[in-house]
Amino acid sequence: MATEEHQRLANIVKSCHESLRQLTKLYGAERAWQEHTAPHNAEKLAEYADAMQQLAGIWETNTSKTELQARSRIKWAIDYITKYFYTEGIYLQKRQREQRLLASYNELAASECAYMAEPPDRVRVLDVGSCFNPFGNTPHLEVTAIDLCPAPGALVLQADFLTVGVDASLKQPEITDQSVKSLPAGYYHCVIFSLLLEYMPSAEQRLICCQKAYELLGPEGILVIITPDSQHVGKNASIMKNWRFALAKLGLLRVRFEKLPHITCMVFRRAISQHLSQHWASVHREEGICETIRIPQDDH
Ligand SMILES: C[S@@+](CC[C@H](N)C(=O)[O-])C[C@H]1O[C@@H](n2cnc3c(N)ncnc32)[C@H](O)[C@@H]1O
Repeated sequence: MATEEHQRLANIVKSCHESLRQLTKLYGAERAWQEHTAPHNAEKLAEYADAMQQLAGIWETNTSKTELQARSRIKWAIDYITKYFYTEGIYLQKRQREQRLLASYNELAASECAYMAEPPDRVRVLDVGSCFNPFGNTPHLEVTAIDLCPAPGALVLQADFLTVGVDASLKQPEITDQSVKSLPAGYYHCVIFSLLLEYMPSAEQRLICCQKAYELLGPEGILVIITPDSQHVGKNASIMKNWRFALAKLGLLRVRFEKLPHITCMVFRRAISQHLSQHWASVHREEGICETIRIPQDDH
């Protein structure tokens, strides 16, 4: 693939992010988001989705080192999910660790705990901001893929995760004309945010997404977050501490953190007890720590 074409596609993606950032500066995040997702911007979003899909095609076929790194986020997530539920039974190790922690906090002795009964035959995955459904062909994953604007021809349903309903009475997603109205609470074993959070212009919107992920996960389910980061590991350490703290307050404990050359990959698990995870947060509260999902771009 000619690097010129690659550059053109990358520019389409960048300019979409840039225009949302400019709108946010002008109108604030809420109104900017309304403008961004309004019908008059549909063509731009479709162009973005097409570019992302074509870039993914390049990543699949190109064996140069940088392209492999870009592709590696999908592989990283699939590998961890497989180890967590099946090959290494990580969920059991984490459960035992939480049980020990719980026993060490006298004040939490009466907390109710919820456990996953057995590892599922197929892991129910919600891929938010899926675009071209990169996880769709994995045999042991049963994927619900959603996006603001699905890529052409991809098996992806339309939904804005910020406004989609979460309903405890549902047994499966409620779908009308390829668009998701509501998702079933507690239904998923895994929610994936791969390059999703930084798309949204405000820390509050990102926190809403994390809260929804918590509600959608069943006991001991996992939230996989992949975020772009080309800096060395220490550069964004305080931001990452805030994420960890904010998610623990919601009921999600971090179980994996790995910095790769251009991304940071993290996994948070729905703790056996929300009290435990919130207690962990209060014990680890330190000066300056905030319950926020900020990103470096928020400061520019
Ligand atoms: C950078 S792309 C990532 C695509 C894919 N997950 C990957 O890792 O290659 C971000 C995607 O998130 C989608 N997105 C952003 N905010 C969203 C929201 N609130 N609800 C649903 N999709 C959203 C965008 O439309 C875009 O397709």
